[in-house]
Amino acid sequence: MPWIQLRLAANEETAEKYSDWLSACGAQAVTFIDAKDTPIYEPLPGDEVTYWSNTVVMGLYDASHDMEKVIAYLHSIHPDKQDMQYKLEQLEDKDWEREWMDNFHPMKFGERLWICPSWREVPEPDAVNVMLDPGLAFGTGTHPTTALCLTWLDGLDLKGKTVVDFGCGSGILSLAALKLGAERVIGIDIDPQALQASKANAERNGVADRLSLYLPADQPSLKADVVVANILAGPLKELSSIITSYVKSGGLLALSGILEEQGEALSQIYDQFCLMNPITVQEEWVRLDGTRR
Ligand SMILES: C[S@@+](CC[C@H](N)C(=O)[O-])C[C@H]1O[C@@H](n2cnc3c(N)ncnc32)[C@H](O)[C@@H]1O
Repeated sequence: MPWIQLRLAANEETAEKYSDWLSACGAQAVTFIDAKDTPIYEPLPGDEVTYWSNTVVMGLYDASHDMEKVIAYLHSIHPDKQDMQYKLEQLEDKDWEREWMDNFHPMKFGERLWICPSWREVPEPDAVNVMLDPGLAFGTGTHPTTALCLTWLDGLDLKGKTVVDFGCGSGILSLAALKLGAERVIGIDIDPQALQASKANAERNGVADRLSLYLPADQPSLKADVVVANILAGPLKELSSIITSYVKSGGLLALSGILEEQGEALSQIYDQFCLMNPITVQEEWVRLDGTRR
């Protein structure tokens, strides 16, 4: 399959932030190069990385990805709006996925939950293990936005609960909820590839009979005990009344995909619908959560 690579000029201060932006816009992999073209592959969580003063952050997208939307979003948040230096290039197929797979290891979230690449050994067989192959969808657990939601889900008692996963991507949050005891999960995504990946992962984990998947146009009306939405701040703002309409009175809501500087304003919007808790921060990202009024 051909790929599109987006190269974005950065420096040691901005490299990590831009990498987060490219991941949040659906990059399958993000790498960094210096002027001498020496790559650093996406670091594992906790790894220290030193960036060069002239860094290029490169996001790899599949050829069908809507790059106009990505560029428009980057323009809207880039500090040098008029002078954002980027380049798009078409790449021939290479073993990109192999490189990415080598960097994906089992990760623990909260007290009980492990996300394990489906091709690796499970470190704790008695823990709550989600076996995952994200395929072309977003959601491995390596990104702070996903990690914030996984930790939140791990802290809930989900036994017998109905959960909505808005923007389900690889299905990672849906599967975590089901493995943590939820009775039923409804996953919604605008990207058909995400629904395919979620279905395949649900089958891999033996929970496909408890996961229903929908495109937004087909989404059912229902009231859930728990709703989690890891999409970007823009859609979370636009969709606030739709997303909160899924949460039953007294039910719980978590929102992610939000940069730290966007957290307070978005929390105020959701405060109309929910009693919001203090904001939780991880790296430059935040999670908002609360209880439906
Ligand atoms: C950041 S990923 C999150 C994936 C996964 N839930 C996770 O936590 O890693 C956001 C997902 O939301 C989907 N998405 C974006 N806008 C959406 C919308 N308006 N309605 C439903 N899904 C949306 C994207 O296609 C993408 O799969």
